Amino acid sequence: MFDSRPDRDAEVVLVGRSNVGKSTLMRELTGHTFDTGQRPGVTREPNHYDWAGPDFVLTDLPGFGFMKGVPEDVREEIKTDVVRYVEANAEKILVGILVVDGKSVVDIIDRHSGPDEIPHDVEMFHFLREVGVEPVVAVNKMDKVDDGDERLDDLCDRLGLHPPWQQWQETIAPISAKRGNIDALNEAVRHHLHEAQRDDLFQFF
Ligand SMILES: Nc1nc2c(ncn2[C@@H]2O[C@H](COP(=O)(O)OP(=O)(O)OP(=O)(O)O)[C@@H](O)[C@H]2O)c(=O)[nH]1
Repeated sequence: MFDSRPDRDAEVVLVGRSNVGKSTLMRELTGHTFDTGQRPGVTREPNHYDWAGPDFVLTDLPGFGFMKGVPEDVREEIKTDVVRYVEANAEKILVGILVVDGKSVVDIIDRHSGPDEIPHDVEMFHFLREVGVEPVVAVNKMDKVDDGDERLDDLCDRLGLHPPWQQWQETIAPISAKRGNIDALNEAVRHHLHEAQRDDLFQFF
């Protein structure tokens, strides 16, 4: 199980399969340099960063799913730790950014859909909702995708969101972290943070 988190009121977490570009995205969001690319699965503990002010924490959780050279049981442990962390802190986590690889996500989902199997990304998306954390899907590596709209519509369909994707812009954010093109994600996250603040106010007024 992970160590304790910094004591902050609000948190945004990043989750995603290994190698989808989480570290690259963290670098874009925070300006810090992270260990990217070389060794999949290097992040085993949550990394916490202040974001948009001292009362805000952005947490990078370990990548889960297939990692070359990492045994199945270890991969399962990592995923369980991620799920437990989110569950334990769900009350303070306002947004869960699920990072996926836009080029491969639909194929991977389709390959792992079956009577006894739920693909990691689909499972994570629904899990976040179940524990009351707003999911925002950061569809990364869009620079590698030619038929963007079609791909995003397919992804919506797999997540149970009625296409066209354009009506889900608070949930589906196409980005290219490597190119520094993450406006759609910032917009979506900001939207949910404003909503959450409004909810807080409703408690008092
Ligand atoms: N084309 C393209 N490649 C990207 C983009 N973002 C990340 N990558 C590449 O994808 C690979 C994985 O990126 P990382 O940021 O290390 O991925 P990660 O999800 O942190 O990986 P783990 O450490 O395994 O969890 C690297 O080769 C990146 O350069 C993007 O927007 N477009």
